[in-house]
Amino acid sequence: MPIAEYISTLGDNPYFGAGFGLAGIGASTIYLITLEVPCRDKSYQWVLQWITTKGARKTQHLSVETSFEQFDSGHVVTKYDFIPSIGTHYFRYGNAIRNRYTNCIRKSLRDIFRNSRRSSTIGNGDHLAILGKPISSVVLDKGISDKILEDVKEFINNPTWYSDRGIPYRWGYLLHGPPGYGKSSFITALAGELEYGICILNLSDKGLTDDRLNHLLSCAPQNSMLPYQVEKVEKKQLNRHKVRVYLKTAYAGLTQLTLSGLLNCLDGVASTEGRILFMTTNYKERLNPALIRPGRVDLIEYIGHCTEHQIEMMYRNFYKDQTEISKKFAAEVRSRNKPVSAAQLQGFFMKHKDGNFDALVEDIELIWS
Ligand SMILES: Nc1ncnc2c1ncn2[C@@H]1O[C@H](COP(=O)(O)OP(=O)(O)OP(=O)(O)O)[C@@H](O)[C@H]1O
Repeated sequence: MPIAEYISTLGDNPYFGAGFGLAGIGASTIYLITLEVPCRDKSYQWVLQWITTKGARKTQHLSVETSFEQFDSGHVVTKYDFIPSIGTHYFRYGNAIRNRYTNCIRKSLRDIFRNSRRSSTIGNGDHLAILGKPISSVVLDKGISDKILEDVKEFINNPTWYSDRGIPYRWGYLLHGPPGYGKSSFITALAGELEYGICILNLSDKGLTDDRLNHLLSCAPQNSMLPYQVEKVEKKQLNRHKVRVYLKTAYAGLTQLTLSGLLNCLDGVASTEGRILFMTTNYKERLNPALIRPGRVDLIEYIGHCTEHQIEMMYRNFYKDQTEISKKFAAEVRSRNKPVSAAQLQGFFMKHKDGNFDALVEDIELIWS
């Protein structure tokens, strides 16, 4: 069949009716795969957005899509995006579209889906698809970040180890230490690194009961991260489901949630298999031992005051290509003999965006003000 005929058959694909089609075409020998992305499929919006930004910029058939973006300040901006309109659109993807072999074309299609998901920021109901913060942007003391990342990956990649031994496939972490040292930021970045999404629940909701929490957790979307806050204790639960859920509660009276109800949700009968739980707290000593007993918490890590190494790395994250100066700055800070948090450093650097070293040293006391 001549190539023109192959291509013309694509025209029969409904582009937006129940989805749209993606096709890979071989060069000398013709291999053609059409892939329908139904509009109910989770990747539909990602791929559409990806095609819009990457593939179909030059198309002359456009539709408008209006959206509203709300910033933390409450300010709302209306955005008008132009997406490919109903019809057939062709686009190139790298060089792979010229590949001869169908498995290469399949790989290209898979790449398209991965890339579109990574670049998408589209929320779906109460879960967001992606997190932008790279794990390297959260500077913990040497080795901590890698240690936790390796540990989580080891857990994720070995489900059979648990099932073979009849052990519940769950894992828990406790990050503790003073406020503003990156416990929450690290968990967020870790979710991004593992390509987990975010889903937010508010445990401060006064109407939240043990039963309701149980129900909400059992309905948590696939591959999600579920963090908790319990009064002075914050617990972050990273579920194997790929969406992250923020849960905040004060079990001591503010809600109808009880400690025993919470414990049941964590590892009771209804508890999800394959769950990774992250708890964070500023006061480990105040935690009920039942909350952090082995089986609920398997790795405890202290995230403490910034070391010289962290100060240097924070400096380099803010002011690029300043390796030597970052060391000097770290020495200046340490010479004050005062504990410093990453949040304090961040606030200080934000007031000195130009990175003038002399000004930084002159104002250094402002870090603690
Ligand atoms: N280690 C770090 N590296 C980079 N930025 C950090 C780090 N720690 C904190 N920050 C910055 O400081 C802010 C507060 O950090 P974060 O909320 O993660 O701290 P926390 O330890 O979870 O605090 P809390 O115990 O109060 O919840 C964030 O905006 C983050 O950007």
